[in-house]
Amino acid sequence: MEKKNRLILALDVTDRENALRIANEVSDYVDSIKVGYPLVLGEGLSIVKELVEIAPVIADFKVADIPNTDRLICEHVFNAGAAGIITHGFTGRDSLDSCVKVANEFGTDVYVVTEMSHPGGVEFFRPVAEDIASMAVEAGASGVVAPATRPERVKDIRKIIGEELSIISPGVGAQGGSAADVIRAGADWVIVGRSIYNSDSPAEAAKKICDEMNC
Ligand SMILES: O=C1C[C@H](C(=O)O)N([C@@H]2O[C@H](COP(=O)(O)O)[C@@H](O)[C@H]2O)C(=O)N1
Repeated sequence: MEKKNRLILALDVTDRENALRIANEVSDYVDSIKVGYPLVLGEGLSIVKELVEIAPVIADFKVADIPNTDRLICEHVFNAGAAGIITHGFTGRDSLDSCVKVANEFGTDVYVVTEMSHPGGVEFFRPVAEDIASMAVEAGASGVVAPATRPERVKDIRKIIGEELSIISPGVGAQGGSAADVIRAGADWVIVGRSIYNSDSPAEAAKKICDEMNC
């Protein structure tokens, strides 16, 4: 993913019309659009093809199954035109390898969740986040997901992965995280949803976040 604005829009609206309107409004300010179950369960994977015309798409399906099932999911997602996919890491190395193998065939990216940004993200992820980050490096993933709500954890994860992998960081705005703080802590991109798509002016909201990061 080309690093220009360092902003990824989390497009968690549930209808195609709203999704395309917002994506077009913010297209000058985002490097990528992240779509997940809220939009795709409602509109189907075809929405990915439409959004790819506006910006590269990351499919956030938190893939977390056995290797064969993960392979099938990744093949669907990359055939639909996504440039990246978000997977969990707690399912182990063989499942992650399965995702990375498909991504390498398509020339696309795999981002691995290390520790989630919401309060419950520390209950079970905290003790294993560093091990998952190390596994992401060993497996040849493109990057990891680390919490903007805990910039100190982004620093910890950056120490593990070095400069080899990217860090994409959700939790800015609605969850209380600061875009400037987490970029300073070592994240490459911030992932922002509600603060942008719930705004009266998504473009102004996206620009404001970019300005905070001195894009
Ligand atoms: O730890 C994680 C993993 C996950 C992700 O990015 O993989 N996300 C996603 O990032 C976005 C934040 O949205 P908003 O809070 O700006 O509206 C949503 O799409 C979440 O599903 C997190 O929020 N935290």
